[in-house]
Amino acid sequence: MPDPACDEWCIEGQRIGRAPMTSVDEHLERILATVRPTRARQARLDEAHGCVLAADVRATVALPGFDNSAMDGYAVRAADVAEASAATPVSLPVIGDVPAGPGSPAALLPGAAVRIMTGAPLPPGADTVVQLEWTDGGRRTVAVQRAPRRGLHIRRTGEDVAPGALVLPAGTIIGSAQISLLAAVNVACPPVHPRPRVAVLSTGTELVEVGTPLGAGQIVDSNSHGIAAAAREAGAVVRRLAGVPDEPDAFAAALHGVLPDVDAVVTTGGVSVGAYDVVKEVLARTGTVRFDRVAMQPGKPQGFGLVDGVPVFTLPGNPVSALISFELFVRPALQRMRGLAGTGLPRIVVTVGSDLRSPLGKRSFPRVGLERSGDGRRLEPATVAHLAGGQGSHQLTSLAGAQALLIIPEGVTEVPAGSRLPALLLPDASGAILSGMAWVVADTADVDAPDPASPDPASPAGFGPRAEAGRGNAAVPRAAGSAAR
Ligand SMILES: Nc1nc2c(c(=O)[nH]1)N[C@H]1C(S)=C(S)[C@@H](COP(=O)(O)OP(=O)(O)OC[C@H]3O[C@@H](n4cnc5c(N)ncnc54)[C@H](O)[C@@H]3O)O[C@H]1N2
Ligand code: MOO
Repeated sequence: MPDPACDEWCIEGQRIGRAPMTSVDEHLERILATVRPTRARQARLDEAHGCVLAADVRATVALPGFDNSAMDGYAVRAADVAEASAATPVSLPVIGDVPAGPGSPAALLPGAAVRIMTGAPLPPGADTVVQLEWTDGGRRTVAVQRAPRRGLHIRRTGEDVAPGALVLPAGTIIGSAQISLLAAVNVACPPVHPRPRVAVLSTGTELVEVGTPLGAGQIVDSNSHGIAAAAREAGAVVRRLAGVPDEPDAFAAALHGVLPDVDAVVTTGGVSVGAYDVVKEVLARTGTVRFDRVAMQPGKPQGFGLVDGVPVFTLPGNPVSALISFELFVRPALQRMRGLAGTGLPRIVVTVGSDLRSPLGKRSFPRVGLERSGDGRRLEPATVAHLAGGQGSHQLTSLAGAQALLIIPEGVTEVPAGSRLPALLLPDASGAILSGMAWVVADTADVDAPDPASPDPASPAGFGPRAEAGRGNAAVPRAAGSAAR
């Protein structure tokens, strides 16, 4: 019986045998073992946005920096107005006015009040702020109509952040709230891993730039645009190069021209077994680049390695294969380069909506749409996945219409409707994962008990031990009581 983990291997039409394929997990492990976080540096807050903190940030100041008022009103001593009520207001002379601003206010004298604004420093001697609405708003004297609790409406020095406290730990992704906090504690240039700079380069003599009239046999270079967008979504700074023809010198010149300025290069095309597979031809003997047939569908031909110390990902040319390869291999690598763990797209567990087939010995990633629950906003463990359209490696419409990539293990060839399988959530245009990642964390308790032939669908690293090849016609068990709709 043929080994499904091997692939037919032909050179110039001559069949020379079957070579073992590399598993998806092995290929990813090799990539993650090679890439490194970008070199940490201090970046201005606007540059730091979207980056990952490279070191803990500790406070050198207190936040708030001084006791101040949380309300527009009057600074008083609580004891002076303890008897105040609407029926018997307590009248105090107003001996000063403290707006928010530089300087230190004069002390509050016993039996008096100071008009104070939100954020203004509390005058020494005051222990309470009475909000304007509890008074008659007087300028010379003020009638306090309610007795405040002592300490009311005072924001104490250091109650948010104490000097020396950990403000944000290394590994934090810097979003708007983190930028606000860093600025508030007066950190102008936090230490970050800069966004990786990624060059995107497509190969193919048939390619023309989008917007150009097409001649016979020509196609638009869609890969470089799609991969550039995916890399931006994944947090990279992207340099999209003009497509290069299938000529070794042109490819080598384009690659070596950009290597000194980038942290990674992603190419598409030219990695299969054809006569003009220029990427393979040039890189097969360059740096540590290795070309593998990875046991996956789509995206079988893959290359990866260092050239002049720069990670180079050579993705297959078929447009869907290129983008799915990006999500499986390049996104985790970019996460690692950004200083994150490199876990890739988040996983959920879905119910398969119709019978599916999958090639034996390959992990397949059908593009699926997700049927949402009642109000259309939530994804739940019972989310049903339907094929999003044609699954050919050239059929982009189904990828554009998909919300997730189903993961069918290597050992499974038939997936009956109702099966429970893991799926990778595709990012939306903002790079976020659909709208509302909080809802979609898989309820692992809800996953079917794995059949010995089908690995654990909830295993975070994929399928735990590699699925054993050679178990023809293995099927995923149907979820009890979860009929396909
Ligand atoms: N005899 C074999 N042929 C092929 C095999 C195989 O094992 N044996 N594998 C197939 C698989 S699977 C894939 S995937 C492709 C990968 O081929 P390449 O990476 O060498 O890519 P190309 O041949 O250059 O192009 C494939 C396909 O994609 C189109 N393409 C390429 N670049 C772009 C681009 N920038 N934008 C849009 N479309 C692009 C190209 O025109 C081809 O149609 O090989 C199979 N063949
Ligand atoms: O594996 Mo290729 O990526 O199917 O088209």
